[in-house]
Amino acid sequence: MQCGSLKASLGTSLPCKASRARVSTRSRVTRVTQAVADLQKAVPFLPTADHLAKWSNTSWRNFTALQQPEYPDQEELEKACAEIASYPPLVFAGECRTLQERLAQAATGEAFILQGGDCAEAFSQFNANRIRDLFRLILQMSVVMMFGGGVPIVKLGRLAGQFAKPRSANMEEKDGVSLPSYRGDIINGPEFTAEARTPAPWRLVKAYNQSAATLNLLRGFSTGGYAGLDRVTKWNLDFMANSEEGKAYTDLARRVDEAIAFMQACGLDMNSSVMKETEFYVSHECLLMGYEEALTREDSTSGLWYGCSGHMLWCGERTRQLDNAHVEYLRGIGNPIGVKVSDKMDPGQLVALIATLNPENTPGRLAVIVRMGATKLREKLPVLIEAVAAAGQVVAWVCDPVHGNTEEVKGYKTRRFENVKAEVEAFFDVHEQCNSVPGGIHLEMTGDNVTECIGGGACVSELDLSSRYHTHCDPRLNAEQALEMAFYVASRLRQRRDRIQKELESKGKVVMLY
Ligand SMILES: O=C[C@H](O)[C@H](O)COP(=O)(O)O
Ligand SMILES: C=C(OP(=O)(O)O)C(=O)O
Repeated sequence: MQCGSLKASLGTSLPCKASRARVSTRSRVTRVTQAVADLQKAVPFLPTADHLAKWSNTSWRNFTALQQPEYPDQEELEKACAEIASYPPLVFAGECRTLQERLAQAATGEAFILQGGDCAEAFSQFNANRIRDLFRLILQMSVVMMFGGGVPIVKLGRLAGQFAKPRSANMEEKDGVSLPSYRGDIINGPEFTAEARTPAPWRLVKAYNQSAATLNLLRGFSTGGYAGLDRVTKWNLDFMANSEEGKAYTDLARRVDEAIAFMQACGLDMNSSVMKETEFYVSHECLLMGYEEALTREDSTSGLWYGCSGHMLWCGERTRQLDNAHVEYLRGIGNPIGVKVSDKMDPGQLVALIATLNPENTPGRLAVIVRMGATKLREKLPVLIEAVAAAGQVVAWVCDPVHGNTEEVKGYKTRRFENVKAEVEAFFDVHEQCNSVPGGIHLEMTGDNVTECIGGGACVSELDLSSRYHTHCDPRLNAEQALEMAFYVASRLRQRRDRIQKELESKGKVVMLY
C-alpha cells in the first residue's frame, strides 16, 4: 500500500500506527514493492485454470444464496430468465476491462472513484429527465473533485441495474398486517398490498428493458456532446442555481472555462474526444442470482465469462460470506467487482475474501467499499488496511458513508449530513495515518430536489422529511447535499496532494504528481 502516485517517486509505506509493532517494516516493504510491480503491469483479470476448474455461470447454484425472493411460480421465473438469456448483453467485456484499468489507477491514487445513484431504481420514476439530472450531477461533482484533487474521476453510476435490495427483515408489519418486505422493483412492488409484495417474474424482464434504455441514453449523453468540457458552465441543475453549492459550482466552472480558453489559445483541440466525451460506467449490487446468471456471457476474445448486467458488480454486506452463492458467482466473472464491508468484518476474513475474489492480485479487479460510521471506522479501518497491506493485496479503498448512518426520525428512514461527512472525514484521516490510498466515494444520491437526508447547506430539517420523501428504500443525498460532499472530498484530495508533494520535495525527490 503506497502513498501517492506511482509517477511520484515512491517512498516506503508506513504501517498504521495501531499495528506498527506487529509487522516488520522490511517484509511489508517487500510485499508493497511486489504489489507496485504488479500494478505497473496493468493486466486484465485472468484467473488460472485451477481457480476456474469448479466454476461455471451456474456453479453458484450449489451454494446457499441468501436474500433471494420466494417466487410462487417457478415455471414463470424460468421463462423470464430464459427470455433474458436470449437478449443481448447490456455491457461488453472490453468496457469492463477498461473500467478495471481505471480502478487500478484509483488503487494507487492516480484516479478517484465517484460511485453514486439511487438506493433503488424504480419503474414508476423512470424517465429521461431523472437520468439526465443524475448524470449531470455526477459530471458536476467530478469537475469539482478533479479540479481540487488534480486526478481523473472514474464516473460510476449506481444505475441501469440497481433494482434489487437486501433487507434486514423478510416481513413488514403495518396495522397488524404482515406482508413480505419490499425487495426492489425487479422483485416486488413497494405498495403495501399482498399483490404488490408477491415476487413476480415479469419484473425481471421490465428491469432488463429499463436498464437497456437507461444505458442507451447514458451512452448518448457521454459521447454525443452533452458531457463536453465546453459545457461545464451549463451543468448546474435549475433548482440549485441560487444555492450556496450552486453558486460555488458556477464560480469553479467559470475558472475551468477560463483555463480551457487559455489552453485553446495554446492550441488545445476542442474537438478531441477528451474535450467532447466522457467515460461513464454503471454498477449495481449483484444480488438477484437468476437475473445475473441469465446475463452472464462468455467473452469470445478472452474466453472469460462476464456479468453483462453492468460494468461493475458489488457483493453486499449481507451476502459476502465466503462459502455462499454470491461470492462463488463473483469469483469467476471477469468484471471489476466491489465488496461492501462493515465493522463486522474481521481482518483475516477480509484477506481470505480478497484472495478468493482476486486470486492473482490483479490491480483494479477489486474495490473494498467500507461502510461503518465514523467512530467505528476510525477504530476498525486501520486494522483492515494493515492486514490487506501485510498480505500484499492491492485493492481500491472506497468510502460508503451512508449505509452506516441510517436512523429513523418521525417514522422516516433518514441520514444526517453531518454524520455522513464525519465518516468521509474519518476515511481520509485514517488513510493519511496509514499512508494508504483513499480510492473513492460511494453515495446513495439523486439529482432530484428531495428531502430524505437531514442537514447540510440544503438545511433539510426533521420537519421537511415528509415534504419530498420519494425513495422506495433508503434515503438519498439530494443534489445540493451531494455537491456539498463533492466540495469536501475535493478539499481532502487537494490536501493529500499538497502533503505528498511537500514530503517528496523535502526528500529532494523529483515531483511529478499525476
Ligand atoms: O440499501 C441497503 C439495504 O437494502 C437497506 O439498508 C436495508 O434496509 P432495512 O434494514 O430497512 O431492510
Ligand atoms: C445494500 C447496500 O449496501 P450494504 O450491502 O452495504 O448494506 C446498498 O449499497 O444498496
